[in-house]
Formats: sequence, C-alpha cells, structure tokens
Amino acid sequence: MKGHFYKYQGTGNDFVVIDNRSLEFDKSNSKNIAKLCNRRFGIGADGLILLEKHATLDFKMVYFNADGNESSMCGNGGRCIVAFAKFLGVIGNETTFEAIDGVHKAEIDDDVVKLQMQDVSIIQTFENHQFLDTGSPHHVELVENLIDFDVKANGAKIRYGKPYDEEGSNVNFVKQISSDKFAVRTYERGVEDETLSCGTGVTAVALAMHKSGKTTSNKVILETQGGDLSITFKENNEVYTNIWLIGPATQVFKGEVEW
Ligand SMILES: N[C@@H](CCC[C@H](N)C(=O)O)C(=O)O
Repeated sequence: MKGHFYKYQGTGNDFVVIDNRSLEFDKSNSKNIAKLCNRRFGIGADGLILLEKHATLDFKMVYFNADGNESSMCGNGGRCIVAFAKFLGVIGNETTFEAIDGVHKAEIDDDVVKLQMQDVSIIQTFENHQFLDTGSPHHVELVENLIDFDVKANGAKIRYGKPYDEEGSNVNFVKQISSDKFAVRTYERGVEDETLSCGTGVTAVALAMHKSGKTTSNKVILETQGGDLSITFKENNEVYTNIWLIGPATQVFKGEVEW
C-alpha cells in the first residue's frame, strides 16, 4: 500500500511525519518503520512520528526511533509534530496534545515552536556526569575538546555500559561557552549514532548545568550541530517547572512511499 509522508527537521534532528488520523499506518511493523528511516533504503530520518486523533486533546503524538521501536519522548519531534498539526489545520497557534510522557502545551509563531516539557525533580550527580529524565533518559558529561570528540565511539560505550545496560540512555557531551551558553553533541539511543540535535537532550543539559551551578540563568542557549535551541524554566528547591524548549521546526519535503 502507498501512503503520504512529510519530512520535517528541527535543528537537524529529522523525522518522517505521517498523518495517521485514519489509523491506516501499521504501527506494529517495526521493520517497515526502520526501513522508512533508513538513509539508503528508505526516506531517511532519525525517527518517525505519527499524528493521531485524541479523545479530548488536539492530537496524540506517537514516536518511533530510527531502529523502528516506539520510544520515550522526543523534544525536537514534539516541536515538528506541532508544526505539522498547524500545517494540517488541526490546531491554530496554541495546542495541548498527548505524548508518551504525558500532556504537553505548545505555541507556534512562524517556524518557531515552543514546547512545554514535563517537570523535573530528580537530577542525579556523579563524579564525572549527571543523569536525569526529561521525557527520555539522559547522561550529561562535560568534556574539554568537544569539537574533536568521538561522540559515536564514546557515546556507544556509555549507552551500552553500566548502569544503563540494555535499556540504555542517550548521552550528551557538553562544553561551556559562556555564562548561559553551552555547546552540546548527543549520541542518541535508537539511532545508535550522533544526531545533529536532541530536544530532550538539550533540556537535560540546561537543567543539569543549572543544578551544578555552571549557570545561574533561567534561560540557557544550547548550541547543537544543527543550530541553536533555548530552554527557559523556573526552579524552586531544585525542582524544575515551567520548562520550555524553543527553536525552529521546518517542513522539508513531502512524498508518497510504499509501506
Ligand atoms: N531526538 C529526541 C530524542 C528521541 C528519543 C531518544 N532517541 C530515546 O530513545 O530516548 C529528542 O529530540 O528529544
């Protein structure tokens, strides 16, 4: 069967996006999802996102990693699906939708999408890194030479190592640029490679850097390989609320594909 797809990107984190309000797309066929995401045998993407109907909210987001498995929250994907919902006429400039980690609010202004993330109250601190869940699990580690750092090799070692094991974690390598700006390179679980940007990853980095005192700002700029994102938040007694991930989300092309 042939179906329509759209390709979106948010700071270079790219996604196949499908309107599945008719529920025609077979979500159980993980081989097919992996093939659609394959950069040689398919469309090519870091993940695939379905927009589905929701009983009470504007829509539901269903997210799969490039390996074909449904996964935890994708922040850049969340921003892209909001842009797609606006494109389809499902929403206006504001929305409330459901994703795997709960309900999200979002606002859209031209191609800039502001996505509210879930509150974070637990940030674990270890000798060389921090670990937190911002909808997806994230290991955050400062490194000296980020430009020449081998993100794929070092990320894979951490992702498959203890304590993460099979379930794994996304891994963010970070270098401070100024009092409120950090460069980030992320190894993504489920893509099993470095991606150009990770929304839940930069959210984790901003909160982790605030918690460790590297920044005192409530607005943090994150420089990814695919462009800048910003995170704003409130903090009270080390509980982070009102967290917003802000940046561009763009439709790149559309087409028809066999699935
Ligand atoms: N690219 C994402 C994160 C997607 C989920 C991740 N690969 C996982 O399985 O945890 C983002 O922008 O947040």
